[in-house]
Amino acid sequence: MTPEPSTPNSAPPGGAVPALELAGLRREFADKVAVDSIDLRVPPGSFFGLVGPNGAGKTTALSMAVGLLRPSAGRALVHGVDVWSDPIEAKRLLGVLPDGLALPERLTGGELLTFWGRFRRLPTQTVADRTAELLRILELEEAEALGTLVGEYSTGMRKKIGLATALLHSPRLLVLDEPYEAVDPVSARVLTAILRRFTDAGGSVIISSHVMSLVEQLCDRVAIIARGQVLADGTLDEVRGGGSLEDRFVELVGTTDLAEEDLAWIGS
Ligand SMILES: Nc1ncnc2c1ncn2[C@@H]1O[C@H](COP(=O)(O)OP(=O)(O)OP(=O)(O)O)[C@@H](O)[C@H]1O
Repeated sequence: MTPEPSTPNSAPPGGAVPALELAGLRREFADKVAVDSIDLRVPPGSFFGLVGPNGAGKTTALSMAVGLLRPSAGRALVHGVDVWSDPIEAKRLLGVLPDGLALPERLTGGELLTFWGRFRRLPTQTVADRTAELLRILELEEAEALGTLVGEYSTGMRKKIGLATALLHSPRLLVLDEPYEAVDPVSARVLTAILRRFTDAGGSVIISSHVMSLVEQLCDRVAIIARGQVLADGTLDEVRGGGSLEDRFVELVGTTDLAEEDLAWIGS
């Protein structure tokens, strides 16, 4: 059954229109329920962390939230704009770093950003200026000078150019699936500085991550999801409730302990 849709532009108690609102969002793959009618609200200006074990439904939920995967039921609203009924306006507001981003392999990073900026209908000079700045800040300038193609980029470099494409049109909400994965510590600091500047300027950021310490360091709001359901959602302090986020995560999600006889053949 399709859940009752929430009212677009409905304001949370005492707050503005959410940067992202998921209402009864659900997705099945054959018999498998990957995301089980979840409701989430991300207030504007938040740095929001979505955490959960492997296969919890994070990528599926975020893909539906940004218009990359059609939900079986429910709605996703970006600043009150329905991602599925008004995709053009929603995508203007959104910058996305999807999981397993497919990039044009035969372009350099600079060519990719130029192409992307034109596709986004940004003025030519704006594209040129922002491209040069993003390549410099993300330390991709040298690769660009060498004519390195995106197909030759390392995994971390691909993340960085993906982030640059997400930022180029100056969106209001960034949705980043595992942005720190495979990124070296120096680049991670740059990435954090960029994201903090983005939220300081009033933007909202949603990241998914498995690294609890990173989420604790960065995020002011967190949701823990497992088996397609939201198990906890709120401010970082509300969710971790006096302990660490990792403790709370393990408490809610559970652990698989290794019995004495498990994997007895290892090292034999
Ligand atoms: N295209 C698909 N076809 C079939 N099943 C899928 C598909 N995409 C995801 N699933 C299933 O949906 C569930 C949720 O997957 P999802 O990728 O959203 O999890 P995740 O939380 O992002 O996991 P991870 O942390 O490992 O990246 C998993 O059981 C997965 O096997």
